Amino acid sequence: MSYAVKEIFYTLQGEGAQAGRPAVFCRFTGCNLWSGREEDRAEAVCRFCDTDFVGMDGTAGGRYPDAAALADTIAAHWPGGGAAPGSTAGGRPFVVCTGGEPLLQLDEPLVEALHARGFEVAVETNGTIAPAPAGLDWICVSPKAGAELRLTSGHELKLVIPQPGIDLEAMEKLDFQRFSLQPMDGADAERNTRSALELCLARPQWQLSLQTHKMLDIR
Ligand SMILES: C[S@@+](CC[C@H](N)C(=O)[O-])C[C@H]1O[C@@H](n2cnc3c(N)ncnc32)[C@H](O)[C@@H]1O
Ligand SMILES: Nc1nc2[nH]cc(C(=O)O)c2c(=O)[nH]1
Ligand code: SF4
Ligand SMILES: [Mg+2]
Repeated sequence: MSYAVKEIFYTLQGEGAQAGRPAVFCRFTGCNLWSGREEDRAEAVCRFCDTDFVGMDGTAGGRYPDAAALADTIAAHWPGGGAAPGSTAGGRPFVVCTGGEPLLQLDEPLVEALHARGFEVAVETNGTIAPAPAGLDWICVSPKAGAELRLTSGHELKLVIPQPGIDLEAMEKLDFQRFSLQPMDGADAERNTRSALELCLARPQWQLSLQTHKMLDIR
């Protein structure tokens, strides 16, 4: 299978349980909950997206013909070009597959090709596509109101709030190791941050996730 990629870059994971960890980001093109065009946003299922995932015109973006080609480019972004499988020298190579919606494209051959290059493989997904490919090391699901949640287990549930129509108590019963509340960025970011922190204090199953890359002004 070929892969349509918006951009590939090396930065710190900014959000969630692994915030602060160096990672190569692979942002796939396209999403099933929004076209990515501003003129469609008001009618989209997911209307608060902070990301440009249209086209293949970003850093190292393009159409990759197969898993080996994409995994080689991802590995080339890790300092030193990635490590031998099993090596821990310099920290385990870490890739975050995101988008757009990565599970429209991420498949088992790509996960295997990344593992073969020594990478731990994480995904950021809206949870509408299941099952996820086998072998993923970190599955972070971020449910969207109005979209059916099909991926109901994983490592981290990262809920953006506020989202009217999301049943918090139902979310708390799902099969995840870590529950994160992330304030919605945008016009009400400050108020949303306040509400998220108050909700964590009131319901301590949840931990606050701030988008630290925005504070640091990095990608
Ligand atoms: C751009 S999405 C891509 C991955 C996938 N489509 C998803 O929604 O999980 C990456 C993360 O950013 C979050 N996100 C998107 N827009 C946001 C916003 N305005 N404020 C806070 N988080 C946002 C998503 O919920 C998700 O956790
Ligand atoms: N630094 C950084 N961390 C992130 N965590 C999730 C991101 C995403 O857009 O999926 C993201 C991103 O775009 N940048
Ligand atoms: S599901 Fe994810 S990528 Fe798609 S529009 Fe929503 S936040 Fe953006
Ligand atoms: Mg982002």
